[in-house]
Amino acid sequence: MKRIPIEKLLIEHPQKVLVLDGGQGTELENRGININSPVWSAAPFVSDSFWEKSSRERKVVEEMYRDFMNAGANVLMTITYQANFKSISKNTTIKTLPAYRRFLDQIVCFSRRLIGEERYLIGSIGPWAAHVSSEYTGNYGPHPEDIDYYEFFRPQLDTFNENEDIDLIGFETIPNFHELKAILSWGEDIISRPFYVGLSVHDNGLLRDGTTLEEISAHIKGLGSKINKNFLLLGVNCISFNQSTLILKALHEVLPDFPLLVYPNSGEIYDPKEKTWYHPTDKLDSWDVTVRKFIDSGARIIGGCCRTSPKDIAEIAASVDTYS
Ligand SMILES: C[S+](C)CC[C@H](N)C(=O)O
Ligand SMILES: N[C@@H](CCS)C(=O)O
Ligand SMILES: [Zn+2]
Repeated sequence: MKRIPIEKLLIEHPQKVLVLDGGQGTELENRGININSPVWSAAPFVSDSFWEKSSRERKVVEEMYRDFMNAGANVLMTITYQANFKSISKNTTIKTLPAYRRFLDQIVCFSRRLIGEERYLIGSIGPWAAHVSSEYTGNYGPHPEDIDYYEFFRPQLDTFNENEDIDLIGFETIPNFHELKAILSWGEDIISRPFYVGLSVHDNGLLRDGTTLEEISAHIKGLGSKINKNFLLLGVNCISFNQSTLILKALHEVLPDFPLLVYPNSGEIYDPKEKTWYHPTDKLDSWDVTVRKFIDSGARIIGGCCRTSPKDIAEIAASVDTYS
């Protein structure tokens, strides 16, 4: 059965909770794909050989999506987190805007064909931070207010705006308040498809740049009816698993009526120089307990981020079935 528009589902089925796939980049890495590249998880797609039917890398990506779907994911993401025009044009042979747009459309078309018409497809857009690896510090240099975020996002955003295979645009892992304010200042002429923002939040409950969730909520409330009607969900992603229930609860407390999404990472720490993860920690709670708390805190989409796998998604899906 073909999916109903996500904006409709959120309103007309208030009990429905969707299950998102896991961290695609790190899961590809687990499966032997080299993503140690300035375009990170987009690396396999930039080589022409990926698009040949016999490509080993292509088979790995297809198998990964199948495993996430078999685990119970009904929302999947394009693997385009670090495929912004700046990173792609600087580091690959794709140099022009038309070639870039064809490249992204090819990834979207490939992903949609794999997931079918009944599941939702998110067009993943990583933050400005992605190309300088400051997702977990929010350090945007001395003048984050002067960065031209629109110029940075526009090529990727426009391509997703115009591609009907995309159900929801995801601005992921946003660590800086200036960047968040820029995104939320854009009207329907700039973001013309449903979208969400996933915040990158520190274990102490502050946005990575030190902004409090209260400040974020005050900003959103202050926008009032001027806010883009396509802004459907706010949430947190790539935050540590063990802190995620408290962080989501805090977000729900300051924005009790806003639909939320949450997809924590494993809790490991990312070393951007080595591009490796370290410091694994034990889970203090099971996914089952965690998912129940997420739902109590207003979560409508739940999944995993970096270093989570189809096994995590299967546990999330089973708990979502039980509690929603
Ligand atoms: C979400 S992080 C693990 C993505 C990779 C990072 N932007 C880097 O380039 O190292
Ligand atoms: N959707 C991206 C998020 C990285 S933080 C991925 O899972 O690879
Ligand atoms: Zn992540």
